[in-house]
Amino acid sequence: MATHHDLIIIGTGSGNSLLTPELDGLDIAIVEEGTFGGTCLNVGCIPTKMLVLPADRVLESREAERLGVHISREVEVDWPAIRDRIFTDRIDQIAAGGERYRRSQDFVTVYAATARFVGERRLALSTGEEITADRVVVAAGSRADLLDVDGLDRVDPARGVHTSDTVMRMDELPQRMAIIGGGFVACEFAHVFSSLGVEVTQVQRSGRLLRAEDEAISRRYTELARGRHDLRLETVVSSATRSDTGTWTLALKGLDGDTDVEVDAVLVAVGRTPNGSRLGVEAAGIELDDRGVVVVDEQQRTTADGVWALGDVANTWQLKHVANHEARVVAHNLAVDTGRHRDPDATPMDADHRFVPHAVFGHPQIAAFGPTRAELDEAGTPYVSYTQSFGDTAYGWALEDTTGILSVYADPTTGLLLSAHCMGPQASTLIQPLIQAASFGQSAREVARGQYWIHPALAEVVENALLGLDLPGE
Ligand SMILES: Cc1cc2nc3c(=O)[nH]c(=O)nc-3n(C[C@H](O)[C@H](O)[C@H](O)COP(=O)(O)OP(=O)(O)OC[C@H]3O[C@@H](n4cnc5c(N)ncnc54)[C@H](O)[C@@H]3O)c2cc1C
Ligand SMILES: NC(=O)c1ccc[n+]([C@@H]2O[C@H](COP(=O)([O-])OP(=O)(O)OC[C@H]3O[C@@H](n4cnc5c(N)ncnc54)[C@H](O)[C@@H]3O)[C@@H](O)[C@H]2O)c1
Repeated sequence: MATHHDLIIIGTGSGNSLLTPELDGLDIAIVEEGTFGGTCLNVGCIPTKMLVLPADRVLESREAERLGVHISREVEVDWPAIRDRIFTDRIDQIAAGGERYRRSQDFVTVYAATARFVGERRLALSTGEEITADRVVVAAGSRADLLDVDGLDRVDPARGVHTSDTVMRMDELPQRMAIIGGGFVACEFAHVFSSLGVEVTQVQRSGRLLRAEDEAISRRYTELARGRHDLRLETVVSSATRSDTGTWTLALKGLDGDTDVEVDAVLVAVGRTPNGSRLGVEAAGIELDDRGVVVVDEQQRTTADGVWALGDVANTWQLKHVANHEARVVAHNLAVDTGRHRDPDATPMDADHRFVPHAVFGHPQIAAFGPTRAELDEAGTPYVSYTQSFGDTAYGWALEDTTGILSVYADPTTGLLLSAHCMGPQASTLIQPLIQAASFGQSAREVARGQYWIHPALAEVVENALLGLDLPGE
């Protein structure tokens, strides 16, 4: 006999935030196979950024020399203290508290189990139970990919083989680490571990790091990374062998021909696969696209009646702020669908994916939204652009910055922003007024001249970039 609920939510990452006060009192089941709170809290955004901060501090202590500050003592890194501040003192408590709270709500049933669809809105759990519901939300996220190379095809922390799920909890820092990949995860961890004193070799299949960024930024970042650690471009791992003493020898094939690299740990960071296919969604009439992403409409409805999906399982951005936005859309639409919305006239809402930004918390930071120059060219979109160097602004002088840039792209007729691409200190914060301008349809001129810009703050980079655009009436 299956247990019936009003609503089943699969996944406690962004899925956990669906339980708005309007849904209080429905009989809700929430199924989680891993740690309560999902990727962002436990193994993603939050712990990585808490790790980036001490890494930045180490680099800043070196960069202080240029400002006339000489630090006479060697900078020491206390890895257990860094790790425990993040996990023992904060993350693990938040995750446990979140689960305790949900379990304390009498209208919520938490199932600690792996769910799999066996029919329409019918799930078999790894505990042997079966559950059904009037409505289901699939918020099952994505998982880290491994390599199709013997030894690196499964996570094995005890043998020094990691993904982002395990690498942040290592007992001690290895002396040498290979990081495979050149995307967000690989670049952030290459910054973290090289700053903390690990000898990093980064192996990237293509010719640049962060290839999806505006080309000027991807090239600059690649050059900066090359100056900081061993970087092998257009290179892949062809085999991996582990000695009795625990050293890994990776055979590399690439630009430098066939080479070997010896390391004590390997971090595989070559992308993430959405979890839809693991859920057996076809049994429930839920379609996947050719990349395995759950197909949803603008209201986050899947192809099956009464089933919504959100987050990494249902989009290709794989970003927490996108999952959060989609969760707000689904929560609203569930409230409307169940007749519980506080406004009786409320209608279902659409997700807004017009200007999805992202940031890479490397050193320097990168942040962007909208098409790159190459994408605008390829689409034949008319644009004007301007690139402002951080070093040509007052605060850039204070920072002695030599590498930061902000490129803005705007419609030549209306002056509305099409995209912005930034690399430099605080890029993730600096870009926000541009995201706001694009989202609210404010023109570059309006934003630049319609408000004060604090002098001599770093935000003058944004003001100057906007003023640099060659727009009519300027
Ligand atoms: C190292 C790293 C750093 C990141 N940094 C950033 C960042 O700085 N900024 C940013 O925007 N994004 C970042 N991300 C991406 C971000 O973490 C994800 O986009 C976001 O967490 C996805 O949320 P979600 O709710 O879709 O999935 P998740 O949070 O992954 O939640 C899905 C949950 O479903 C559970 N689950 C899966 N299958 C089943 C099943 N069959 N049965 C039961 N439960 C199941 C999982 O255990 C998981 O808890 C990072 C990701 C990683 C890996
Ligand atoms: N700051 C952030 O917002 C943040 C941080 C981390 C992760 N994330 C999210 O997590 C997702 C996954 O990140 P990711 O970095 O794992 O994936 P990714 O898709 O961004 O990058 C994968 C990288 O691995 C390389 N690669 C693939 N196969 C390879 C191989 N066999 N050998 C060498 N290199 C290989 C690719 O060229 C690419 O550079 C991202 O899409 C991102 O949205 C976001």
